[in-house]
Amino acid sequence: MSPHRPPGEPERPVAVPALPDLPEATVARLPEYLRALHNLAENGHETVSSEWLATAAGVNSAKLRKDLSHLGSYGTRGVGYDVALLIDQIEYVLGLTQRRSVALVGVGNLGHALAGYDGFATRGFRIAALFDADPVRVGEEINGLVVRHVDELSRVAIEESIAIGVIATPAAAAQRVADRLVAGGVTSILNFAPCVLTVPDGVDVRKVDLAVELQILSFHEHRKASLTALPAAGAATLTPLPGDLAATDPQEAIGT
Ligand SMILES: NC(=O)c1ccc[n+]([C@@H]2O[C@H](COP(=O)([O-])OP(=O)(O)OC[C@H]3O[C@@H](n4cnc5c(N)ncnc54)[C@H](O)[C@@H]3O)[C@@H](O)[C@H]2O)c1
Repeated sequence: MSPHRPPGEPERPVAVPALPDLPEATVARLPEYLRALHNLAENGHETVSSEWLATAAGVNSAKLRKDLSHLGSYGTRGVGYDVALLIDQIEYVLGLTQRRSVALVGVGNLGHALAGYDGFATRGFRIAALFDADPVRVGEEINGLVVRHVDELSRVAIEESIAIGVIATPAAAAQRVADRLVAGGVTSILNFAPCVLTVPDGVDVRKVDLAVELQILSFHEHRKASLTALPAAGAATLTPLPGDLAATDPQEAIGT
């Protein structure tokens, strides 16, 4: 999927011998490295130091070097990493060398925004089908795709070889939608609905909930305010937490 390989140039051999079993936190950082590397390539850079790449990706350089060592990529002393090669390696490990078809279910406020977003295509994902249960929405055209009735979901998922299902329905409908996706052979689901889904073994679910992110930031705000209010003597005077909640190590609590 790399747009930086000159047209006609054969794909360079990828230096990853077999798919490594990576720590989940490393997997979560690889897309950040990839984004930074694409920016570098677009600006004509052929090599990058671990320090520069780490800063661009927002991590520390020791962590970056450890992450990339899992891919068998160590860079060259005094030169750094080969940008194009590293893009190839990360795209290979993330499975981005093939374009994956996505079905989006629920085209309300959020679904509309997702369906209209062009950024997925440039990162290797094609929204192949849209579904909704509302007869008013069914038949509507968004970005060249006609919204189909959710009753067609399992059949179309098989026909279109849908790899990933995105759920943007109300929570009450999400489990039923997940069941339909699974019946259609979909084994990866991105769930925006605020609920927990039950799926068979072998089906991966990732949940996106901006309210949870805000609640976590709220905790940090609350925590910082409580620490600022402390006299220099420190933790002994912390306001007792409700119930039996023990005060945690402040460094651990603020994730530093
Ligand atoms: N994760 C987040 O950060 C985040 C942010 C915003 C909204 N949400 C959640 O995303 C979901 C959608 O939010 P919204 O504001 O777009 O809601 P919305 O009401 O505007 O849209 C929901 C859509 O789902 C459709 N729908 C309902 N039942 C269905 C079913 N069984 N099959 C297919 N389609 C069905 C509705 O017809 C509607 O078009 C909600 O669960 C909401 O809580 C999550």
